[in-house]
Amino acid sequence: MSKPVVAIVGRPNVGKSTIFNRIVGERQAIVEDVPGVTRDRIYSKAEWLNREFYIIDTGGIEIGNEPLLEQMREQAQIAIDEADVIMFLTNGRDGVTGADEEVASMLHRSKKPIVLGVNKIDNVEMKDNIYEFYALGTGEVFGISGAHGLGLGDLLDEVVHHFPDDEEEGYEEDTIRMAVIGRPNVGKSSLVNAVLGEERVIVSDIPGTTRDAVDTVFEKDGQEYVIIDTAGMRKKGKVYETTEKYSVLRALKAMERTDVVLMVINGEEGIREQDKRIAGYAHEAGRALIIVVNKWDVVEKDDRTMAQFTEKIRDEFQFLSYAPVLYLSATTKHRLQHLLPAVKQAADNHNLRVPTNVLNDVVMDAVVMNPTPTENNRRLRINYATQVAVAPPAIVLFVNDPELLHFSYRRYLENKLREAFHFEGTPLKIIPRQKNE
Ligand SMILES: Nc1nc2c(ncn2[C@@H]2O[C@H](COP(=O)(O)OP(=O)(O)OP(=O)(O)O)[C@@H](O)[C@H]2O)c(=O)[nH]1
Ligand SMILES: Nc1nc2c(ncn2[C@@H]2O[C@H](COP(=O)(O)OP(=O)(O)OP(=O)(O)O)[C@@H](O)[C@H]2O)c(=O)[nH]1
Repeated sequence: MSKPVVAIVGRPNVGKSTIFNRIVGERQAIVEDVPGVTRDRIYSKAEWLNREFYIIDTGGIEIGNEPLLEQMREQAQIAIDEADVIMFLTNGRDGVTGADEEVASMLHRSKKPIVLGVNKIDNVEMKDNIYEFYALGTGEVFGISGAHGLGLGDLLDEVVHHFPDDEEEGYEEDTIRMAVIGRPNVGKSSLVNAVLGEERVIVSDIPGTTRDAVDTVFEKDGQEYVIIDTAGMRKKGKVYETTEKYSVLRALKAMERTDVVLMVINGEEGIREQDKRIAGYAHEAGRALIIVVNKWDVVEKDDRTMAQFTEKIRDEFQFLSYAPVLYLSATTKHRLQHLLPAVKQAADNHNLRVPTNVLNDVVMDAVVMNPTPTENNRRLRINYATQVAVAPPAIVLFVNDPELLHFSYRRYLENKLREAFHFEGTPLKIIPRQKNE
């Protein structure tokens, strides 16, 4: 199920990033700190009234060296193309400006729901400043203060009110959904075409799926798959299309709806900064993941090249140590036959449920081999382990004090679990919980 997208737009300096940070602030603080994950401050998950959504600060999307007004237009256009709800911000101290009117008229043409926040209404005396903004024709106007955190609740209530109803996806329960992501030109479309060229395509364009995704359903060895081409979702010819930050949203939305993410790297060019950013998001999405090194046909290689490349990948993407790496060529189709079996395996592992008694045996053996850590003379005690979820598998450890489970011991336990069970390709969550005596 895809999460709704909220885009913040408005002219420079009205307080977009302040509001963005307020909305994601608390959440950001509780996100587990994974070493090596690069964070991009303009996109985030957020939550209000138990509804999760994505929020984008379009002000953070730099578009070449264009003049400010043109940048603003492009940012508004991104909001129009991508968002389910647009949060339009203005500055209550400046009154309505020509630039506000310009943005408003663009937004109106889109017919997307718009929620107008008049920012910098820091105290009750300033309340009256909001009325002139009714002239922008967006309906109710919300006076807010990003600096003081005032009025945001009402604004967000209204935003959530406009969210589309959850859409059902028209796929069978056991259909494996995969998304192909990666930076421009790595060969995503070529890979999708190569896979589809070999297999029987059942239908394309399933009704009821998210409007801007290109989904194709096909069958292989009795298994039904859906492949989502994020490159195919590109709207050609738009300036912002070339900006890196923009393409991230496409990947985020696609990953939300999949079981297995195929992260494509260009073997000819090697690993770039943008690959790492995309990988960070892929990890956070909690999906099964396969790293596909494409264009292997044009790489000059000897018998060590592949091992060296893999070493580089392991080094650069330490947090993706669970992801298998496949080398192939979408053009020559060399090694392509390994892809779907790997996808199937990763999907199975993503949904793996291990029996509680076996799980506890493995954990207790691990503790015997490498005793739990101590801190201030207190030792971590693990009483019991149980798997509470699949996709990805999540294991709760009932312990005397969750604080005592340090990163290195957690990693040790994860390695032991991975040795014992088939978790290749899937992230694994280990959640310490205080045991109620
Ligand atoms: N008084 C007051 N100042 C605010 C408020 N919100 C933001 N500001 C200030 O307004 C300035 C601009 O805030 P930003 O959040 O950077 O604005 P922005 O819209 O993201 O700006 P760009 O990045 O240029 O697009 C900063 O100096 C903020 O401290 C508010 O509610 N009240
Ligand atoms: N030699 C070689 N070239 C490839 C391979 N896969 C793709 N290419 C070429 O790489 C270029 C980019 O391929 P695309 O499939 O369009 O890449 P993409 O990732 O979908 O690109 P965007 O649409 O920009 O995101 C094309 O010229 C392809 O022919 C491969 O395995 N080997």
